[in-house]
Order: sequence, then C-alpha cells, then structure tokens
Amino acid sequence: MADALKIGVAGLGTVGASLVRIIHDRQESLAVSCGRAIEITAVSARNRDKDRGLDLSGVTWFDDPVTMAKTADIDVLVELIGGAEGAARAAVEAALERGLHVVTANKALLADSGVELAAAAEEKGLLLNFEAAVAGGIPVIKAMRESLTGNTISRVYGIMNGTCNYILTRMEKEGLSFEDCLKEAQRLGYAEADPTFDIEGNDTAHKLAIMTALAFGCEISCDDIYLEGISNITQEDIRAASELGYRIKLLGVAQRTEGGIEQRVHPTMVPHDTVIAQVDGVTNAVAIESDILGDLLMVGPGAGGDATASAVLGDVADIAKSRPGTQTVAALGRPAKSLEPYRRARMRSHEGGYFIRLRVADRIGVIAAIARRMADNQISLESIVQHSTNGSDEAPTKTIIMVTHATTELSVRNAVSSMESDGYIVGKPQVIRIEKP
Ligand SMILES: NC(=O)C1=CN([C@@H]2O[C@H](COP(=O)(O)OP(=O)(O)OC[C@H]3O[C@@H](n4cnc5c(N)ncnc54)[C@H](O)[C@@H]3O)[C@@H](O)[C@H]2O)C=CC1
Ligand SMILES: N[C@@H](CC=O)C(=O)O
Ligand code: NA
Repeated sequence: MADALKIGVAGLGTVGASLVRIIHDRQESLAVSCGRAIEITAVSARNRDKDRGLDLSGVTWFDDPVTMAKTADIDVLVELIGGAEGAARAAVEAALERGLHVVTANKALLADSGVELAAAAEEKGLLLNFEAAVAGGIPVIKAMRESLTGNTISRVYGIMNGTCNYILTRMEKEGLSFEDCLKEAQRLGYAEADPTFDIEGNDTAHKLAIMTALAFGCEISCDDIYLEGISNITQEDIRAASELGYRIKLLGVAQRTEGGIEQRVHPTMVPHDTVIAQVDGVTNAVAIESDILGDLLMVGPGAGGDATASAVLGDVADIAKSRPGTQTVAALGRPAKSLEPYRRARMRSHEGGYFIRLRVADRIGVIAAIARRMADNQISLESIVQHSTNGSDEAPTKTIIMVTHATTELSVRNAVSSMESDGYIVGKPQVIRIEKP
C-alpha cells in the first residue's frame, strides 16, 4: 500500500470535529477505498483545552493554522475555519505556496478569491477541492466540474442555505417565530458563525457565485448578485403563498439571458406541486438545466456537521486516490486563465411573475387607482384579492394581494413606487418574485 496521506485540519468546530471523528472511526475502510491510509497528523483551533470528545493522541496541535500550513508534516491542508479574510485565507494561501493540496468548505473565501486561489493551485499542479462549500453534502461541485463537462448550461438555481430553509419550513408548518427557528438552527450547527450571512442571503450568494462560475465558465462575481434575505418574510406572506398554491423558499438563481448572466438571491414563491417546493428543513436542492443531459435536480442534506464532513472527506479521498503529476481537475472546471469576464444582466430586466401584498387605506377608488398603476406599466394581473378590513376605526385599512403574469422587474418597481406616491399605501409593500421550475 502507498504511504498514508497526511492531513492537517484547521478548525475543529461543527464540521472539523465531525471530520476528525469520522476519519478516526473509519480508518480501515477508508484505507481500502483509497488504496492508502488517511492520517490526521496535525490540527489547529482556537481553544486547545476544549473537550470535543475527539481522540487527538499522536496529533500535533498548532495554535496558529498558518504555522501549521507552513510547517506541519502534512500533504493536505483541510481548512474548516471560515471567513473570507484572516486565518482561513492566510492558511490556504500558505498551503498552496508551500505546495500542499487544499480542501476547504469556505464559500465566503471562494466567492471572494476563488479565481486567484484556483490559479495558484493550477500553477503548482495542486488540487483545490471544495465540495462542502456549496449545498453541503450534495455532490454539486463534482457534478458541475466533472460530470457535466461538454454541456451548455442555461440555468442553475436552488435552495442553497439550510438555515433559511429550516426557518421557513418550521415557520410554515409549526407557526413558530423567526427568532426561535433561527436559535434552533444555530444550536443544530447549521448557521454560520455570524447568522446574518444566512438570513440576509449572503451565504446563498457566496454559493451561487461559485456555481455561476462553474456553470458559465466565467469569473466569480459575488458583488454583482442581486440580494434579498428572508428577514422580512412574515407569517402573513407564508399564509398568503399557501392560499395561492405556492411555498416561499430562499432561492439562488443564475441564468443566461440576452443581456448577460443574471444572478439573484431572494425569497421566491415556487408552485406547491413542484419537487423544490417540497424540500423541507435543512435539506438543499440544486437544479441544473443543460442541453445534453437535460434537467438535473439534486436534493440532500445542505448543512450540519456530518453531512458537510461527508463532502470534505470525499474531497480528501479524491486527493488520496490521485497520483503526483495527474492532478487534472481544474478547481473551477476549466483552467482559471480561460475563465471569461462576468457579464452582468441588469436586475431591472428580470422577467417573471410577482406576488405583491399591499396594505392600503380603506377608501373608495383605491382598487381602481391600483389597477390603473398596473395598467400604466403594462402589468397584467393573474389575480387580485382584497382581504377584510383591518387598521383602526379612524383609519381603516385593507390588504390587497396581487399575482401578476410575467412582467419585468422595472415595471413592478415603477408601479409600486407610483402607488406609494399616490398616498394610499400604509407601511411597506411586500414584493416576492415567482419562479416557475
Ligand atoms: N456548519 C455547516 O453546516 C457548514 C459549514 N460550512 C463551512 O465550514 C467552515 C466551518 O464551519 P463550522 O464548522 O460550522 O464553524 P465553527 O464556527 O463551528 O468552527 C470554526 C472552527 O475554527 C476555529 N477557528 C476560528 N478562528 C481560528 C483561528 N484564528 N485559528 C485557528 N482556529 C480558528 C474555531 O476554534 C472552530 O474550531 C466554514 O467555512 C463554514 O462556512 C460549510 C458547509 C456547511
Ligand atoms: N450556514 C450554512 C451552512 C452550510 O453551508 C447553511 O445553513 O446552509
Ligand atoms: Na456540496
């Protein structure tokens, strides 16, 4: 049997601790599958004294992951710290500089610097593997960068954040509050260290940016993503969606349009009878539409220690099975130098259906005024429903819920802003895009 593959694990939190435990428990079967043993020879985390229930005997401890990357007796750095800057980035850069393969689950880092890191790895014939960075345990990166080679991809979309899907599911099914669901997602190890990244959509944007580069062969451009999170989704929206035959999901969508590549992350209404609408809890789903294969939908665990560690382990195993000089899988599916510049399609040109919920003053002529503003902007309505009077006796209000036929983002923005200027709207209008799989 070949020499053991020596790995150094930086970060022993939710994912790192699961990975160490799994490798320890499955040493023999891994050695058989990979044709060589996988040995953890070094680890680094913030707190050496914390009891993680791990057997770290014979493993060298480093307080500083960068020192580990530069000096430890390892072939692979596994970075499970997180964050686009700081220790995670410095450790990955140091590892590549030193000629070590890298496995990371860090989508924030890849969304920020994936192209540079991919180029650095390729220059040295190293593997930069990051299956866990998108949709946790689901093998979407492997599918995109290997299995779909030769396909022209027209759209990639999906539920890519377990925390948000968990929150939306429990709010809908159990009527729980947003805050309680988020706390539970944190307790279960699904959320990011800063959960705003989850609920405001940044984490989905990081993942989408990586998927866009793989799908369309372009540079990663996370800053160009239209971004809306789920923090202003209310029980009222969830109920209204359900009455109309939809469920609300936080989707990341990247699609080729005449104007360029459209990238957007926002709460989305998906028809109740579609597979993606039925994906609940921490489960993720990624749909890839391509010309040779057709439509592919991958569904599975999107977050959590073991599910994520499974993807990390798969990446490590790929390195164990590879042989020096045969590292041919480019990190972003094609040589980093051949990636095209990202050409952004403007969000205002986005076409689709819209759900619009308005609270309006309950007075004569308001419905007619709303209908006029929609017509002024060439928006055709699929349905308009007026809900019972609310507000106070002195200032009664009612809720209007509209679903539009396909229109443009610009038309909807203009219509809503005209209605706001008309002066009968109370509070902030809610606008949710509809996606038809
Ligand atoms: N938790 C999940 O379900 C998933 C997480 N990820 C990604 O995996 C990575 C790790 O996530 P978690 O395990 O959830 O995070 P975590 O917060 O549970 O663990 C982070 C670990 O990094 C260590 N660390 C932080 N700063 C350090 C420093 N300066 N030096 C040395 N160690 C340091 C901490 O001590 C801790 O052991 C992140 O990039 C995250 O986005 C990806 C997919 C799923
Ligand atoms: N916080 C992320 C973890 C996995 O990427 C999520 O909830 O999906
Ligand atoms: Na994955």
